[in-house]
Amino acid sequence: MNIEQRIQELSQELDEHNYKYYVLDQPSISDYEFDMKLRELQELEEKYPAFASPNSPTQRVGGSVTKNFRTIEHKYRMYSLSNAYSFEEVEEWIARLEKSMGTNLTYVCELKYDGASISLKYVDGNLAEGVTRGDGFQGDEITTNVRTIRSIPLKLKTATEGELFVRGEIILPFTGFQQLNAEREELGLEPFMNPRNTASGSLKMQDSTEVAKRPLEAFMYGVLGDNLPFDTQWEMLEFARKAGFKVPSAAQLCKNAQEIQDFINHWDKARHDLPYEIDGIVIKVNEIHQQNELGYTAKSPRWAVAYKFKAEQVQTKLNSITYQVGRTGAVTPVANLEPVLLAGTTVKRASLHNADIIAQLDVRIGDTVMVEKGGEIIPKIVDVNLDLRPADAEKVEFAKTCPECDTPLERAEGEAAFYCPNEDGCPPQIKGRIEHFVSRKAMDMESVGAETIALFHEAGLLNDIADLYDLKKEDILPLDRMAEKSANNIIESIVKSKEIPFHKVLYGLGIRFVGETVAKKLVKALPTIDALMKASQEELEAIDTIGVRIAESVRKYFENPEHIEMIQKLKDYGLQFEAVADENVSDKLNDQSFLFTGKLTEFTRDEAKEMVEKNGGKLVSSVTKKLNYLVVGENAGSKLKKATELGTVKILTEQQFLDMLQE
Ligand SMILES: NC(=O)c1ccc[n+]([C@@H]2O[C@H](COP(=O)([O-])OP(=O)(O)OC[C@H]3O[C@@H](n4cnc5c(N)ncnc54)[C@H](O)[C@@H]3O)[C@@H](O)[C@H]2O)c1
Ligand SMILES: [Zn+2]
Repeated sequence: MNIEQRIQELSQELDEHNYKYYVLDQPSISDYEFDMKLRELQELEEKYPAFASPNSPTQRVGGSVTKNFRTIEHKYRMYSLSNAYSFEEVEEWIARLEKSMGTNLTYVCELKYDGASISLKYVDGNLAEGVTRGDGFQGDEITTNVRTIRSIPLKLKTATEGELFVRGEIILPFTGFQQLNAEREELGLEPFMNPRNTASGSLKMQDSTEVAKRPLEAFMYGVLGDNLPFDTQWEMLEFARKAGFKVPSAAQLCKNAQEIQDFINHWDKARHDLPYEIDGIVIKVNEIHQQNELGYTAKSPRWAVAYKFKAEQVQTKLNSITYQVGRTGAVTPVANLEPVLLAGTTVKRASLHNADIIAQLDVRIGDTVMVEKGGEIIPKIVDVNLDLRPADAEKVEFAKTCPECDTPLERAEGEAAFYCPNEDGCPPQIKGRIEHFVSRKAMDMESVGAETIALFHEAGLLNDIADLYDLKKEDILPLDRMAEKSANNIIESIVKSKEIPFHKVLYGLGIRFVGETVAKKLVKALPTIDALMKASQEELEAIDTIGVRIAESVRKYFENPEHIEMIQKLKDYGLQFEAVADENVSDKLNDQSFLFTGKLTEFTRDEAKEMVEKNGGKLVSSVTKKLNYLVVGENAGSKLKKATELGTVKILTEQQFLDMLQE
């Protein structure tokens, strides 16, 4: 292949990967591989400028606008960053700068948050627009989605006049990522790849109530506008903090290469203790007039560079594969590894996801495998070192029978996972279903935990959820570790659960694909269990957002006579199987918390309470970090002050609250 062809080939390949990464949020190669290809292209173009095209991926920011949102032109262009993969490259960058600017430069080192870039426009201190980076010249207008992110102030805390643009990164912390994936797995959906792609995908959802459920965070690092009251990057960060933005305190002012190197080395280790992912360190020239003097290349500022951390990979031996059975019967293969140190922790197990992945990797027992820790919590096997494959390496035959109950496994067409079909006899499935039933979002039986369930199950007292309501104090008291007080608490929380509304009971049944939201939608359309049991496939599919797959799953559940029998028992025990008249008029406020303060003029307190509850929100009585919205009437006092100080609470006028219900 000649040089020109190689340049074309690389450009095409990179364009394709940019599309998958930025538009679909589903990259198919690692960032490192991507960066290496980009670098190869860059080097070829430098050597053979005649073949370099102005449209090359080296010359442009990789994203683009989509058709789903209004396109907004950026007043100030949004750039990418040039990368350094070793400290030597950082030193070369410093040397180049010092050559043109002199040696007394100062730098700001910041964490490079791994999420999606955002530009926020404030007009006279009020949030007016949130726009994605897009292709750097124009982006998608996603203001309604941005408004759901609590760390983005709707109103700045410092008085500003005219337009102000604040730049930053929207990220999804690890806990939120795990929680979302746990929910997805319960619903039988493919888990998300990593926090970055999930954050970016979340911002581009059409339904902002869905976005509101994702615990996104915003970290800001740049402020642009006319006549701004600061001269350095360092002061800019402080300005953003005072204005009410989250600006992580890790940033540091550095005077020389040594201090920069210390900062990098520190965070290369300390990053593993952060609750969110960073993929590098950004080093910026501190003085803004010097930044302006240095200017930009086609793609990135000359005054900043991103030092990228090395992908965390290690080699180790695959000793065996075991299989875990979940609540839905899905069987997940887990790789047992020769223990190895990776990213500061000892790794003994890695995820292998499903049979297809095992086949794709052609991984064999005894192989030396590459294990990587990306954004995921559990490391994964990404490659096999064929050079080290022993002659007797054993091909992996995916389990044919359930490791817990020996039933032959089944796989539905088009699905990645194998299932154990022995729903009623397979212990992890039985226990898992009961755990789900008692969980907070379902029957909320605080005193009944996983250990208790296992204990009762082993004692033969608990084989399905209906058995819970038949538990007697005298049956459980003789069991190990069961004190009078805990037995009382257990019985009490079981009795209390009879008040839990129908949609939560329905969610608690654990019908496949019926999550919280689906359960609410079903109950809204079919407010009694009898109506739901009688509903045909067509009737179910006619309900808003209920598709073929969910409808089929609901039908199948109610076709099972054992389920009908169990529901009859639950009915007899007095559980709620009918929606209370006009309960949950909508779920617009979807579990967000509200507090009203000051003298209300548009509605009374009782009306306010009713509006919140009917729309799926909840009322709280004090201003804490858990509060989402404070609605202020006239002469609001200490609560407003406290909420403003916290900076995480959104402040609404009565009218804005009403508008929210209208939206
Ligand atoms: N795997 C793939 O297929 C694929 C495809 C395309 C891009 N990528 C990856 O995406 C990245 C390239 O994307 P990019 O152009 O957005 O570059 P980048 O993510 O490497 O750097 C630029 C971005 O960093 C962000 N950033 C985070 N913290 C910052 C801070 N403190 N100060 C300033 N900016 C900060 C900004 O939003 C900015 O837009 C590379 O890592 C590349 O590997 C991967
Ligand atoms: Zn089983």
